[in-house]
Amino acid sequence: MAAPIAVAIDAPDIETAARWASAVAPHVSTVKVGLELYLRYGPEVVATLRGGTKVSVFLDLKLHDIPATVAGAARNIARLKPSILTVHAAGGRDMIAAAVEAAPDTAIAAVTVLTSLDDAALEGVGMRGPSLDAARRLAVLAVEAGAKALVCSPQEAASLRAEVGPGITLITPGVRPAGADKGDQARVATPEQALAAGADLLVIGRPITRAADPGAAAASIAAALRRAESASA
Ligand SMILES: O=C(O)c1cc(=O)[nH]c(=O)n1[C@@H]1O[C@H](COP(=O)(O)O)[C@@H](O)[C@H]1O
Repeated sequence: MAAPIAVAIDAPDIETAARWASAVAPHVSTVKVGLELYLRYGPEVVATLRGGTKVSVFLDLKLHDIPATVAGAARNIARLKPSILTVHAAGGRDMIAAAVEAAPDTAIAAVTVLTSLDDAALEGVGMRGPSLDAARRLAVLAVEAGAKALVCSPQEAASLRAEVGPGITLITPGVRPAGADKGDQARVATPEQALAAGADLLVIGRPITRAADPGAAAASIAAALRRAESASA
């Protein structure tokens, strides 16, 4: 079975994106298209990555605007039938509810606190921390507004699970295999730790896509997750 990993296909062009997607597709459940590719290619990139593979396409556009604008955007995006669409939880209750209503067949995932922010950075943008408390507040608000999925750091997944219960999909970026470069991520954990914390879908980009062999890197993390799962069963 494909591992519960969404590979972040943050590629500079559609040819590279297609190459990465076909290399990882046998090993993972999902590929994630973000702003870098979508702003250049639009719907074409979704069709290209979906073509010929069984992976789900997750559109990470992190919508954040007034409710009417987000509703219009989500309605247009719903036509592409992504499995997941991200919005910023900080856009507020009415904005999240508008996205949920406009895209009923897509899981609206509310991004709580970006994994690139540490507590000092959070304070810098005027958000009351620490990050775990902020993530918890935003998670509760998003679920009350109808979001069926949340994006959070794997460091916060267990707490958020306790807060929102089993029915909500927890998606965790900020995943780094032991010894991998953190890059611009601040609140990270290993794939095994993310799984043990209750994450349903692990977002992993550069540790896979920037490896010499992205297919082998995806296969190796998928195998590590299977081992961790059977050890805990
Ligand atoms: O919504 C996201 O996917 C997201 C939220 C967040 O808090 N942090 C975060 O890194 N992401 C995305 O997850 C991916 C992480 O990529 P890597 O850091 O290369 O593994 C990127 O595509 C980010 O846009």
